[in-house]
Amino acid sequence: MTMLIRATALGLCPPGHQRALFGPLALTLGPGESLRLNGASGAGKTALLRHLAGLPSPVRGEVIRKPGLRIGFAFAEPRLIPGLSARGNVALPLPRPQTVWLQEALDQLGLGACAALPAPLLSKGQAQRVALLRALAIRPDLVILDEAVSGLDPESLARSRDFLERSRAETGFALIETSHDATRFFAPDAPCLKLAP
Ligand SMILES: Nc1ncnc2c1ncn2[C@@H]1O[C@H](COP(=O)(O)OP(=O)(O)OP(=O)(O)O)[C@@H](O)[C@H]1O
Repeated sequence: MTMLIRATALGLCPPGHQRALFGPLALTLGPGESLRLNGASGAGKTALLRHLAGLPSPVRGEVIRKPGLRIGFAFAEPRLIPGLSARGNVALPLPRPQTVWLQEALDQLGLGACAALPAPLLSKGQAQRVALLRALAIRPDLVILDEAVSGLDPESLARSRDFLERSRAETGFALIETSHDATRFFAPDAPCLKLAP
C-alpha cells in the first residue's frame, strides 16, 4: 500500500529538559487509516503533530510524506484570520468558489446564522467548527485534529462528527487525532500511540 507518511527515529528532548519526553519511535500511516495520539499534558503531542505536518517543531526525526500530500490541520486554538468572516475563513483555502458546498457545510455544522460574522466575534465553539471546516475544505488526504473539538457542546460535537464521517466516506482521508477527553475521538477504536519517556 502507498504510505501517506512514514516517520522514523522520532524523539523530543526540548531545550532545558534533562531527558527525552518521548522516543525514539516510528510510525506509518496509509490512506484511510486512523491513529490516536495519547500522552499527558506536555508529553509532546502537538510538537509531534506539527513535525509530521512539516511545521516548525522541536521534534527530531525523519518524516517522508507522499509527494503532494494534502494535510488539513485543526488545533484547539482555532487560529482564524481575524479580518475575514466565518464563511471567508472556510472559503480561504478553496481552490475555486464552491458556494453550494460552503453553504451546506456551514448549515450542517450549525454555523449558518453566524456565517457572515467577523472571526473575532465567534464563540470558541463556533470558531472551532469553522477551523474544522477549513481543514476539510481542501479535500485533504490526511486530517490532523489536535484537541480540535475540545470546546464543543454535545449537539455541535454530534454535528461535527456526522459531517466528518460523511466527508470521510466521500474522500477516504486518513486521520490523526489527539484529545484529553476519550469521548471526543472521531475514531475511538483506532490504534493508539502513547507518548512517554
Ligand atoms: N518550539 C519549541 N521550542 C522548545 N520547546 C518546545 C517548543 N514547542 C513545544 N516545546 C516543549 O515541548 C513540550 C511538549 O509540548 P506540546 O505542546 O507538544 O505538549 P502536548 O502533549 O501537546 O501538551 P498538551 O496536552 O498540554 O497540549 C513542552 O515542554 C513544550 O514546552
